[in-house]
Amino acid sequence: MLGFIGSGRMATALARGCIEAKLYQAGDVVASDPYEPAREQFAEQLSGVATVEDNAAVLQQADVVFLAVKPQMMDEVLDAIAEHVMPSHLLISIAAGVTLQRLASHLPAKTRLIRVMPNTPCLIGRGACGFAVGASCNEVDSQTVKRILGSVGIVHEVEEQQLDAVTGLSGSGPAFVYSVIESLAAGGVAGGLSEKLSLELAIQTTVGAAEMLTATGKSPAELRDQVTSPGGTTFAGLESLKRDRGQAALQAAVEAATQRSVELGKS
Ligand SMILES: NC(=O)C1=CN([C@@H]2O[C@H](COP(=O)(O)OP(=O)(O)OC[C@H]3O[C@@H](n4cnc5c(N)ncnc54)[C@H](O)[C@@H]3O)[C@@H](O)[C@H]2O)C=CC1
Ligand SMILES: O=C(O)[C@@H]1CCC=N1
Repeated sequence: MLGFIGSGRMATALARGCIEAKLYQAGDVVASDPYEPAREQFAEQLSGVATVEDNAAVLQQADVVFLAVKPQMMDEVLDAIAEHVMPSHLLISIAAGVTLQRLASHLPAKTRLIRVMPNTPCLIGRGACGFAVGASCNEVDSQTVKRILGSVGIVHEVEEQQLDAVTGLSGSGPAFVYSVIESLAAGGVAGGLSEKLSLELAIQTTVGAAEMLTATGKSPAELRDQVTSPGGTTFAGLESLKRDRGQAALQAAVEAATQRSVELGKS
């Protein structure tokens, strides 16, 4: 069975992705959460899954268990479940910044631990995930996590230190992309389009541009050049973006999120 400790947004996204990909049946998924509305929402969104109040009950039922609580809650949760963790368990943390070493320090020696950074598009099978395995894991554990995350998007194994950058880029990245889409749409509204039409055009433009990258294999710079006529409209827009340091601001956002992940690891 597949378990989740913490049945919030990310647990819901991962569980739904796994169920829709037919990797697990809803009846083989169990999640715990002390907060009743969170349990209700999880069960409402994923018909057929089980929810429980007690975290230990998840460990009694599931061998593969996601730790899906906020980083600030993790130590307390691990201390409370430690006595129920068995050699049969594979624990997979999705908490931003929380290192394998910190996780292990609250658990029995040799606990099989994996640290993952997923993102919310896992909900629709378009996730981008990175993971690093702990010292006590075996090859099958890596395959297990690849299979689960692979069912909800792309997945890459990385060095643990690189997970902070994965967090800043693809973990937090959807929020940055939504901000970009909001700004594109606002530009359309400023030019006289309705909010509805602007948002629709902004979404389709973003999806289309992203899919052009995967479909053609060309670089962002090459594809940008194809849009830009000398002295034309795109050129004028790009000059404005440059003046306002738009691209630098986005890069700085990824770096700030990465840095926050590093800090969370130290706290
Ligand atoms: N939201 C996102 O885009 C992403 C979040 N993450 C990570 O996923 C983790 C969860 O984040 P979200 O799902 O966004 O938060 P959330 O707040 O939606 O979910 C956390 C859940 O943990 C529950 N909880 C609190 N105390 C608990 C306890 N003692 N035992 C069991 N459950 C408890 C809460 O009631 C809540 O339902 C975080 O560590 C975050 O860093 C990772 C990648 C992306
Ligand atoms: O904002 C956060 O801390 C979480 C981790 C990555 C995305 N959301």
